[in-house]
Amino acid sequence: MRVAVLGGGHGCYAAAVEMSEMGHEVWFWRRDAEAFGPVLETGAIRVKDHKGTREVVIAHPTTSLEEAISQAEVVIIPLPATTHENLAEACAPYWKDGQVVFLPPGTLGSLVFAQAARAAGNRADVSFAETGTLPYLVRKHGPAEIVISVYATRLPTGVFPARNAARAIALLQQVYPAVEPIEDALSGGLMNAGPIIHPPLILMNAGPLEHFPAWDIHNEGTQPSIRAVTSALDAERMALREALGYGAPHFPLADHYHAGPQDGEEWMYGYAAHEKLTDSGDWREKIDLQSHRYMVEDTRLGLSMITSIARWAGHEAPLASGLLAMASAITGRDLYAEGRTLERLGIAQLDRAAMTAYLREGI
Ligand SMILES: NC(=O)C1=CN([C@@H]2O[C@H](COP(=O)(O)OP(=O)(O)OC[C@H]3O[C@@H](n4cnc5c(N)ncnc54)[C@H](OP(=O)(O)O)[C@@H]3O)[C@@H](O)[C@H]2O)C=CC1
Ligand SMILES: CC(C)(CO)C(=O)C(=O)O
Repeated sequence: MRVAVLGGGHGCYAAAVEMSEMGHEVWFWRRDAEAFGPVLETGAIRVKDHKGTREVVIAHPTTSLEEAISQAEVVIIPLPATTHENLAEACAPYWKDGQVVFLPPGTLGSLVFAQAARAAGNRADVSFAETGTLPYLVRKHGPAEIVISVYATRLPTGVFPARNAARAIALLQQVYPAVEPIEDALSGGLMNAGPIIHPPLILMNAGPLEHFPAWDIHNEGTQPSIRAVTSALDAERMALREALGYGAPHFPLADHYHAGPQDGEEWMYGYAAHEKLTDSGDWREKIDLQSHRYMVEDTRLGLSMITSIARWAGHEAPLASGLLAMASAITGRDLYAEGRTLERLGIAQLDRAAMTAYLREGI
């Protein structure tokens, strides 16, 4: 299949590698041409994973966004949600009928991309799909070198508009067999694990993060009282999903910590993912609480999304809104006002029936 991967992050390099190794013809676009230099020059990325270390050839690294999008049947955008508004505007003129765009993970980015296309006057019938996490645990180890610690085994995915779901999911399963269909994009947004795992980890580890030169929030930073808050926040997310009529499995974050089938269900990254992550040492880092994506993406956009959906549904989400208030105090910003809210998406006035129709039929 002809696949485009957009972006220059850890996950984008991993997607370009995996898609190429699966035999797809890949157009790989990155904004920063200088940083992209080594891949543009050699046409290859070095990858290390459970199968060993190797060079993977990428068919078409390109600095032309138009070229990448116009060639592709499926476009994968594995970028932080902080990039969505800007990138959605840049992509808007280029979408074509029938294309499927995959946002792993989403934070309701599917609505942002669809709205930007309409605002630019593009009426193409494009499907925007979003899932609960990145299909990889991955970090760059050089300008054209990545280490993939884990590949996702389950990717619950909702499509906007949901009327296109059957075709979109069938195409996506050709690139990611782990994709599992769920109801719609709002259900997809409420699968995102980032806003559940990261805000308690960074806010409750704020002292050591600011004091020590490096700190692993997943190792020494994951202690019983922090896990208790994460589980309570996740319970809010799952109760909200239930209140909105979305079915199980809700992919409880607690399952992420399962070492094997003896512990219970398999989560999105399969069993023992937490151990593989901490063993890799790649998550021992300096996290700046003002600028890191755990704050500006998962907390600002992710927790504001959950808080806003809860308000809209007349539901309580005290931990989501409380953690967001703490984060606003730390950053000195109003993170709800800056957030990915239904108000800012222009759909907070819809009642339940109108929201269902919007999610199904699109704009
Ligand atoms: N990495 C991981 O293991 C995991 C990540 N996730 C999630 O997956 C997503 C991707 O994470 P990750 O790969 O780590 O992200 P990165 O932090 O590595 O992505 C940063 C990249 O975003 C690009 N970017 C920034 N702004 C724009 C823009 N306006 N237009 C185009 N590109 C832009 C930059 O590209 P450039 O340098 O070219 O400007 C930069 O390289 C996030 O949502 C994250 O929360 C979830 C689980 C695990
Ligand atoms: C690995 C994981 C799940 C936890 O931090 C992640 O989301 C990330 O690194 O962004």
